[in-house]
Amino acid sequence: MDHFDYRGGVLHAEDVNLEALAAEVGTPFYCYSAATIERHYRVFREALSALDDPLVAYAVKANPNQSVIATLAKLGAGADVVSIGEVKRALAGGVPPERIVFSGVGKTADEMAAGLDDGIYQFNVESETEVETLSAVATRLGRTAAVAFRLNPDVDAGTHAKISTGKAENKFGIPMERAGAAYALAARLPGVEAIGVAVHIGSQLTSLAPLERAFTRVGTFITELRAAGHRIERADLGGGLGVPYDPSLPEPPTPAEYGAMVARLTQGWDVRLIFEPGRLIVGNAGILVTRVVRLKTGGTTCFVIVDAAMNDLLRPSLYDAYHSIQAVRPRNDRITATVVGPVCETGDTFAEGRELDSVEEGDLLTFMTAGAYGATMASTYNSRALTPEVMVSAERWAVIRPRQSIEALLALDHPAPWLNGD
Ligand SMILES: Cc1ncc(COP(=O)(O)O)c(C=O)c1O
Ligand SMILES: N[C@@H](CCCC[NH3+])C(=O)O
Repeated sequence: MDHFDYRGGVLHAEDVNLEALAAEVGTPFYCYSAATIERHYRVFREALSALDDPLVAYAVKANPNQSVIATLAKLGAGADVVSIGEVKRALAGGVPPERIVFSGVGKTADEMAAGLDDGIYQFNVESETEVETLSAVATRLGRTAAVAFRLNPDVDAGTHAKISTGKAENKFGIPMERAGAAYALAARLPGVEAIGVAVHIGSQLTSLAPLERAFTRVGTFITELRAAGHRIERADLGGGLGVPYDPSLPEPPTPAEYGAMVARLTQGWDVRLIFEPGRLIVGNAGILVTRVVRLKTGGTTCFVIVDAAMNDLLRPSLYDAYHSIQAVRPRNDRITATVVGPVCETGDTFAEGRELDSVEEGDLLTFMTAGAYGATMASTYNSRALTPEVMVSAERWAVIRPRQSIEALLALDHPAPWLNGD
């Protein structure tokens, strides 16, 4: 994996020895490689070099740490956001408002007002009722919102059902058959200008075919919209390109293959293209480092119990997702084991019957490809404090989110006054 390599028998993140890092920050912890994040952004941007001034709006939801956002903002990235919290994070990370795209099915009027006040570039609107609310909010504030309607092209992305977003039964976007009327509605409303189209059919796509189907529908629709007199200047093609998680599976298409497909399909569209990659940029740039608490053997299964759990990395429990598991200092043999966390749920299982480096109590293991949808989906279930995040750059490292203390976790509760006799 990029920038996570063995040197002298020990796994390093760039030039930082992960054994030494674990001794400093404790376990579990997330570790990101700045060089990998930068490389992924550059590779993606380079893959789009045939396009005229595309906007790469990093999907902040994948990893919203401000150091991650700032690393990308310095390279010119924009941000795709889905809440006012993400708008504020993007701004704090140095993304200028004219590079921020606001997506999401449930933006509240308050979020719209805040986004308008911040001067964000575009609202991706997902329903007729949403554009009516946006129109009312923008009119009240004396502003005009640039709108792209998110289309639901009814395409099967061929990904996990919980992360497919472009089928008719998914909550996202406006069905193609109602979309023309939505633009006509927007044209009658004050405070909004529907100047774009948007589509995002799902995440962790491992084939370009569903994207091609969706983009083709978008292209045809742009022609129809223009014939109906609408001025269409932008097309947001979303994110969704998958990354390799399981080495036994074929690799997903490369950014270069994706870029070539986009350039071919969008020829003649005459729009500014926007992209919202998340996982592709940060997925392989992060790992979760954990320590083996104990082994539990003697039954039918060999359990490796680690100090990370489903509250730290939810993907295996939620989507049966595969994360490769590597020892930080591999021993010379292999075992077959089920790797679990300490949380009181059977679903707190990272891998079942997996062949991995043999381990002993106290050894360090890493869950690879954990930079996307890892730390950000963490919770404090079982009163487990939030796991720290560390960023590495060459031989330097920094704790970019400290470990939450148990005191800070407890202080979030405010006891009801009557329990204290008040
Ligand atoms: C609207 C939107 N854009 C972008 C993304 C980022 O997707 P990915 O991380 O798969 O690139 C998502 C998540 O699926 C999304 O819902
Ligand atoms: N959280 C999901 C992806 C959802 C993408 C957001 N629309 C994952 O870990 O794979």
